[in-house]
Amino acid sequence: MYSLAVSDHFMIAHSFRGDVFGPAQKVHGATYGVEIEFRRPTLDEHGLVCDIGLALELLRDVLSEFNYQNLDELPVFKGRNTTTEFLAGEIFQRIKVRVAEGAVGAGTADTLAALRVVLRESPVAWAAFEGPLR
Ligand SMILES: Nc1nc2c(c(=O)[nH]1)N=C([C@H](O)[C@H](O)COP(=O)(O)OP(=O)(O)OP(=O)(O)O)CN2
Repeated sequence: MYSLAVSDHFMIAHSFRGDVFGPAQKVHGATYGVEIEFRRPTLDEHGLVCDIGLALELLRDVLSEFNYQNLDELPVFKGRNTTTEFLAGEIFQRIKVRVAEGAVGAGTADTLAALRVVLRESPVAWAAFEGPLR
């Protein structure tokens, strides 16, 4: 399986509910590093998984919904703990929709097999969500 990955980062504030989170129940900030990795079994006629520029643009666009936001204040996340794992899944779902709409190329959507989204919340901790794209 071939893969192509791009990365970016975003900054947010949020708080968690539940004693398990200790001091993180208070509002705190985080800067997440994000990697998205597209997978497909064969390359296209240009030798690509998908165009890097389009993938970077897509990732930046998806992250702009969260960047510099207090996630506690976003209606879409009302009542949710926006953990690193949860956010990896949310980013996966948004990218999956945009890929199906042609964001990384009209003919590419049907050929990409899977996507892995990795969110790094610190140098020693990260989470991921991975799933099929078709
Ligand atoms: N599985 C997860 N665990 C935790 C997450 C998460 O997103 N997924 N997030 C946090 C906090 O937001 C923060 O990143 C770390 O807070 P901290 O209080 O330092 O948590 P630690 O578990 O690293 O340390 P403690 O000694 O337990 O306070 C926390 N956990």
